[in-house]
Amino acid sequence: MAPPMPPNEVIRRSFQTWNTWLPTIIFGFLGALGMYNQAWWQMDMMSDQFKATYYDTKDTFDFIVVGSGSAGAVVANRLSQHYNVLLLEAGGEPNPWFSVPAMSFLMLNYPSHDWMYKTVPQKHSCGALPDRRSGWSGGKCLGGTSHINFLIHLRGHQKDYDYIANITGDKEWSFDGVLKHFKSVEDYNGQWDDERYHGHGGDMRVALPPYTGMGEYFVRAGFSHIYYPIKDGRRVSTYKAFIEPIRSRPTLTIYKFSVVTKVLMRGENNQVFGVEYERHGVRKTAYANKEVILSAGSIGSPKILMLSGIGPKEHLQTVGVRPKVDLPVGMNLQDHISTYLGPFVLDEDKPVSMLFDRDINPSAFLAFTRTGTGALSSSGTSATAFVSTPMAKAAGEGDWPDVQFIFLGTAVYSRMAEDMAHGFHVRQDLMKKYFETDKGKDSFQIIVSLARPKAVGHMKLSGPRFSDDFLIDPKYLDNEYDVKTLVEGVKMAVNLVENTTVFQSLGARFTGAVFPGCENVIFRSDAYWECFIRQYSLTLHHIVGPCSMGRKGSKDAVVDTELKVVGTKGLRVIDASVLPKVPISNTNYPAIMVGEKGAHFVLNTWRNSENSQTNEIIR
Ligand SMILES: Cc1cc2nc3c(=O)[nH]c(=O)nc-3n(C[C@H](O)[C@H](O)[C@H](O)COP(=O)(O)OP(=O)(O)OC[C@H]3O[C@@H](n4cnc5c(N)ncnc54)[C@H](O)[C@@H]3O)c2cc1C
Repeated sequence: MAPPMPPNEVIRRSFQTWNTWLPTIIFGFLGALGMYNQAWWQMDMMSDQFKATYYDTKDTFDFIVVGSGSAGAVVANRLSQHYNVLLLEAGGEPNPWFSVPAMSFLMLNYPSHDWMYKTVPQKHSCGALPDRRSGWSGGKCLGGTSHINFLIHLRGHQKDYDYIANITGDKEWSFDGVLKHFKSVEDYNGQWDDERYHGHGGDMRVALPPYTGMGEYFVRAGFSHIYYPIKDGRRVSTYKAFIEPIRSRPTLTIYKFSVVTKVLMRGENNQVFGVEYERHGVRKTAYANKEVILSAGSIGSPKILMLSGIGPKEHLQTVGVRPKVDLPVGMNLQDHISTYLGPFVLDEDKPVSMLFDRDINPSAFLAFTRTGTGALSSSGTSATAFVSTPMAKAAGEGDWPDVQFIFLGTAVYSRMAEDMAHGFHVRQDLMKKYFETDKGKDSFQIIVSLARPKAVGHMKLSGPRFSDDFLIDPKYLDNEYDVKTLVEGVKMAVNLVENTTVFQSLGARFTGAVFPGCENVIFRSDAYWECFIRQYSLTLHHIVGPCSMGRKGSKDAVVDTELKVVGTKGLRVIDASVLPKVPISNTNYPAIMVGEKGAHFVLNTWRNSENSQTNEIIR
């Protein structure tokens, strides 16, 4: 019989194997995330119930802001510098796990903090998604979607805003007009530190994440690092930047778990004087002396408007809502549909990608908790590029990119299929099949996004109650132009990897696995890429347009260029839903800009109103 091992040897050996057993514990913990989130949310809700019953009795304010997301948090901050503001938010406190950038993707689709909308089945896309329905996440907490997104900080192209200025006939929305509001929220710390384009001293710190992983290779191939709203390796959501620092401001009142169901109007001119909302099952009313501002996002704001009788007249009548103002609410819906191209597999001796099983280890946890560095400080998105496909060039718009690449330096780890299925609402069986051959290999993916889609969808009510389904149809890939553009984008991405020295030095090659459902077309032919994007179609969650701004008198305008709802008084929409055209990039920073610019319009209105003090609305 072997002699017993001395205790110090037992300890030494167990530490030697920590990289095996600790990841198991970590992944076990991640598996329990649902339970953790539920418990966190229950505690927050119970304490808020008490507060709602015994403390929150005030019901009249100067302004009511509905929604504390990317735009709403900025609006509440700016208005409460001068006025009494009530901020109504449907969700609760922001879940602390989201401040760890690497957790973003794993935390999606839990009802405690995500609205978890689904589109209607898509005819020409989303083939690999259950029932062909795209899953639309949306933050439901203080900070809204800025608290759950992937932290990419971009604002789009100059032409995006010049185009909006052109269709709205208001130069305020040109690039020069919006630049000042992009800059005033920003505290930029980075390489492109040019005062003409970036702000300093704003509330939102923007920097390169401490961990950029494979980003270095993408940058050497000629592309750009992605900056994040981040501080000490932690997410800077709009809650962190704009609400937390002023939470005790006496002029700011926040009611959490308050779901606004309609705005209240009266009189010939549809004067808005308050909102109806539900808090912990109790129906309540709040009143605004000056204005109600909807910042409930691209799904919440149009839904509230329609339930209040502001929307397409015939549609509202069909679902049993009495129409009050006939406007094209819900109609100009746009989004970026994309595909996750890859995996691009690397040579075995090139362990440069981020493989969760190997790299999210105790050292990564230590680095993050001690210094805010390491792999946990990245959401996985590390570099980006905007390209013009031959389609844009043929249309004479080669100087306005029509495709965005987002480089994900994350490899196919052991639970990737399960996590993709959970986070992005993709069929788990298909994901498992597709990733099987490349599981555990160093690799990366490129998100190829249709930056200037032609598709225009719509949103409709299915009934007169807030709880009735909201029918969302983005019409992804319903037109050939979009399909051809995305196929060209995919081919450019593959070409880039396979013909660039830096990627070839890693041996990078497109996977040999065939995407399930595309077995009957020639691998890597145009027909294959078309099949790939129609199967593996994933939203980038960049929803804009259902409350589009437009020219005075335009039949397409829901709000004017000061974001006032047409045909009403005392009501504005200030969030991403007012953008009549999706910018080519990600939409968090544009939504924040809309918040800053919208607040500026509101303040100007009341500053310029000579009788602002005596002008209060009598109920
Ligand atoms: C998974 C995901 C990843 C993304 N990644 C990126 C990224 O990396 N970079 C980027 O730039 N963009 C990204 N986006 C998009 C970007 O975050 C959004 O476009 C932006 O946050 C929208 O801002 P908003 O103010 O219009 O709406 P939101 O931020 O969604 O705010 C709306 C707020 O209103 C509240 N609300 C809604 N309805 C009601 C109601 N009836 N009553 C009371 N409150 C209500 C919501 O709970 C929420 O807090 C991502 C989005 C998602 C979902």
